[in-house]
Amino acid sequence: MNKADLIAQIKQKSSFLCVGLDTDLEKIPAHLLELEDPIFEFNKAIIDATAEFAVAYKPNIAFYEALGPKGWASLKKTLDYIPKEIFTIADAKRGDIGNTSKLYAKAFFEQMDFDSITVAPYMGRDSVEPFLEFEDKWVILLALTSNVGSQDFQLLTDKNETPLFKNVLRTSQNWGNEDNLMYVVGATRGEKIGEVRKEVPDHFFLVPGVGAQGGSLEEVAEYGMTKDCGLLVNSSRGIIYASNGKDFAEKAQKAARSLQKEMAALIEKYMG
Ligand SMILES: O=C(O)c1cc(=O)[nH]c(=O)n1[C@@H]1O[C@H](COP(=O)(O)O)[C@@H](O)[C@H]1O
Repeated sequence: MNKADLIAQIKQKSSFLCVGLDTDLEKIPAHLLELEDPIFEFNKAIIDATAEFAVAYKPNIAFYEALGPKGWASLKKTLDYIPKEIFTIADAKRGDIGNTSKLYAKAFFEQMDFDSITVAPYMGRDSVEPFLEFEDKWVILLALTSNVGSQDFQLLTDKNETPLFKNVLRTSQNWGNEDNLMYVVGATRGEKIGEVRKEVPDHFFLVPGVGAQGGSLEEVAEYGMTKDCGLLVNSSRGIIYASNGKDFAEKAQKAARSLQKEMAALIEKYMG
């Protein structure tokens, strides 16, 4: 998917919501476990219930890989079920020497036809570039993550007092451009999101961390929104596990609708 189509969808739905499909057999409603493919059945019901409010879906690959070949089959069925106009993110956090990254790219862009993949920047330019060679496909590079451990390296400063995450942004923005490169910025990072925005004024951000991790949507918009929105805000557990009863899809819909309503107001406030 290209940037213009993504922006058009955001405007049409008044939403920048990404629903995270972190589907866990231990957390889905018990009645689904009797079905042949409980993971797919759960995802299908969540997609049916939330597609009108979501502009992106992000299956976290770990939840599927953990189940072996069956998990990969559920993932493929899920991806094929997502409506074509909705942006898809393989949250796989890959990155290796170029020769290997090329094969990761084929796995997620050719075998699976995802629109984008999350990539770790640690191994540098040649580990990221193979993912950027596919037309209308995107790299979403980790910049400033939402977890506590992001302090261990990402916030460490060099001799010029520049934190590592800024060096990642400064160096990597020339590897791609605003049409094929986004950045992961955690919603839990408050005004630091504004510092990231200063470094990369026009790139889209994938912002996980609202909902279960407690990040503020209002702050994300205040510090991160651009004239084109520039944000995809993810919530996984806060939506998909809003209930673990028979009403799980209905409650997920309610949670997605409520986030979308807040997003519509923020779009009006900052883009309108
Ligand atoms: O790349 C990610 O999506 C990601 C980066 C980050 O900094 N923090 C983060 O939580 N994530 C992912 O975003 C999702 C957050 O899930 P919830 O906390 O349940 O909304 C998980 O799939 C995480 O792996």
